Amino acid sequence: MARLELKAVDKTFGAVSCARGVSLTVEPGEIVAVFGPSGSGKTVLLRMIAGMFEPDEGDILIGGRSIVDAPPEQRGIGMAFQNFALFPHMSARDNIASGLRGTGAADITTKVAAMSRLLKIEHVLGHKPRELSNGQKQRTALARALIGNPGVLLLDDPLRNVDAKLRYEMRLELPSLLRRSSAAVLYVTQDYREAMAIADRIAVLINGRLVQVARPEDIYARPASVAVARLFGDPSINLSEVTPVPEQGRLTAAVAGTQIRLDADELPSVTRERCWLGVRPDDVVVTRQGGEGAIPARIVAVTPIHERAVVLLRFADESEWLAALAPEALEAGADEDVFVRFAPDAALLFDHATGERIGVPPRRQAA
Ligand SMILES: Nc1ncnc2c1ncn2[C@@H]1O[C@H](COP(=O)(O)OP(=O)(O)OP(=O)(O)O)[C@@H](O)[C@H]1O
Repeated sequence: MARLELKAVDKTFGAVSCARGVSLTVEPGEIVAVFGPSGSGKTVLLRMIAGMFEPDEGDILIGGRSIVDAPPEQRGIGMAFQNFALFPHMSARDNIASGLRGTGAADITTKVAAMSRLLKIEHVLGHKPRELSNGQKQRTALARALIGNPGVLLLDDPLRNVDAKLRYEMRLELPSLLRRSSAAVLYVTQDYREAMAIADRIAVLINGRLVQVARPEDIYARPASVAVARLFGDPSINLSEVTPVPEQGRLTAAVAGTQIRLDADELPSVTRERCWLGVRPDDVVVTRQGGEGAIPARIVAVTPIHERAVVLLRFADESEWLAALAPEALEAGADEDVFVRFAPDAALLFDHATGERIGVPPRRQAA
């Protein structure tokens, strides 16, 4: 049982700053996903913890002890990477056993058998990596990482090279498997759905900086900034420029020419300042019913995506939004005139200059 702590870690390669003051704690038994765009520094962060790169500044501690001067093999870390990195000349059995050090032969056999049963690869233990499917390779690499019972487990996009069906299954299986190990797990992924399915908390890394660390549902409901909001959600969040004004104690704003109530009633500082209004496609209602708070729009196109109807809507000012609806909830088709609504507490407001989120809509406040 070991806590992993990163304290103000900096790393640059030439002109590229890959880690800027990164501080993060992962408790034993906790899974923290590191998620961010390509090139944001996720792999470099893992490699610093593993001992492949040294931080320029800051400290990395495992179980309260600094490990930056310790050789990689003495850090008590298990690793599995997207390219599996198995020894090609060794069987799956020997690859898994290579994760154990200083253990007697009988003990090795027992442990490899138990681990391969857990990961459902008992039947391929005698196979060389080239005889394994990508899913079996990935499970072998995971077994090798887990078998030494490491205090810290680093997983770098371990599901990237496996097919969609197995990826889906592993997303369901991995959390309980990883928790059983009691390791502090840092799990890098480029897929926000995977991060949300697997992690207890998500650390969002953009340009080497951790911009938000929170539980998956909190990040989705209360993204720290426009940049974070855009990373979570498919289709991506709708954004419109607005200038909120107070009206009878409530905040309202014109969205594509229609005055809409934004139920954010304690935001005096944002009134009469330009903001970004963000509404997720899942929160957009498309209806034939006009009236107060209904924005006239035309349906440009309807596409089925992931069992939902994704609707491209064009407002009178030519700006466009997307709505993602259950197909049976769609009352109209392409080229029809409709109205768009959203619940006031579905509105997220972001500072126009900094992109940071302003205020907390009441219903979505943290419990
Ligand atoms: N050994 C190195 N020498 C110089 N630059 C490097 C080195 N390793 C990584 N970089 C640079 O550091 C930045 C961060 O790379 P990193 O691989 O950590 O990104 P990432 O977030 O893991 O991306 P991806 O999701 O695509 O794997 C990139 O600009 C990369 O080119």
